[in-house]
Amino acid sequence: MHDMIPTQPAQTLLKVTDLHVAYGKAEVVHGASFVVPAGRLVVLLGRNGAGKSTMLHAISSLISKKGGKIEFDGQDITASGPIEIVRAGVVQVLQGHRVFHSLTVEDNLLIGTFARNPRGDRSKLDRVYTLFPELKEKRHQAASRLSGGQQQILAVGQGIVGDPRLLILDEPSLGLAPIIINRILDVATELCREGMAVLLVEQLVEKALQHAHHCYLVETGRIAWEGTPEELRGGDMLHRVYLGGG
Ligand SMILES: Nc1ncnc2c1ncn2[C@@H]1O[C@H](COP(=O)(O)OP(=O)(O)OP(=O)(O)O)[C@@H](O)[C@H]1O
Repeated sequence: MHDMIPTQPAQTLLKVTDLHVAYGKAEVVHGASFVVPAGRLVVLLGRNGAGKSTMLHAISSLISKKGGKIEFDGQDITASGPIEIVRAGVVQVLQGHRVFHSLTVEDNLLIGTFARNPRGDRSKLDRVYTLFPELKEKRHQAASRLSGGQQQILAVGQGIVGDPRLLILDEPSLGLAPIIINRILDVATELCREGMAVLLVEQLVEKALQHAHHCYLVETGRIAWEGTPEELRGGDMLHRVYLGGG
């Protein structure tokens, strides 16, 4: 829950301006603009196929952009490649991300540290073990022995050990019991208190609203509305999140 909203205006960490993305000739993101400040959890809401994952992939440079500008901490990263973007501090946990089943939990986490540090960095593992004690308990077990929910937590842990300044989570609850999203979003909230920014796409709207500081409603590749969770609940926009369209 966002009882710790800082009173000072937060510094903008990620700034997306007039983003256009196409698959072949089909443009699916038509000029989206949004910001993610440091220390805040920002959620993109909208029906399936609205373009949310595409926007996330464009930020991480996993797909090419047709137009627009992406700035991170004041630097123009529009033309940067995926590795440069990770090194700048933007780490994305992909939708339905699968961990390496035959490796131990600890080795899966170590892999997550290589993105920013080619030698790996074990020191980040303790932080994840503190946040997710269930991973510490099972650190020497093969990841295949974890439940589906624990594997998703491990995938998020792989993102956190990369020491991001902006952590991007694409539907972390996908296919899992709702309790898992509570664990993950509670941790995301704690990381925000420490200054990390989180950009979340999540279909469990209520869960997302309980943790978000700010929301953007995505409709057919455009930002149709933005505001706080309170404004979203208080107005007539919430049904559009569930039902889509006006
Ligand atoms: N690889 C692809 N090739 C072609 N079209 C795609 C591809 N990936 C997504 N699309 C299309 O782009 C549009 C936006 O999809 P996207 O996955 O970004 O939406 P979303 O809001 O994240 O939905 P979901 O919650 O289902 O992931 C949809 O019409 C989708 O069919």
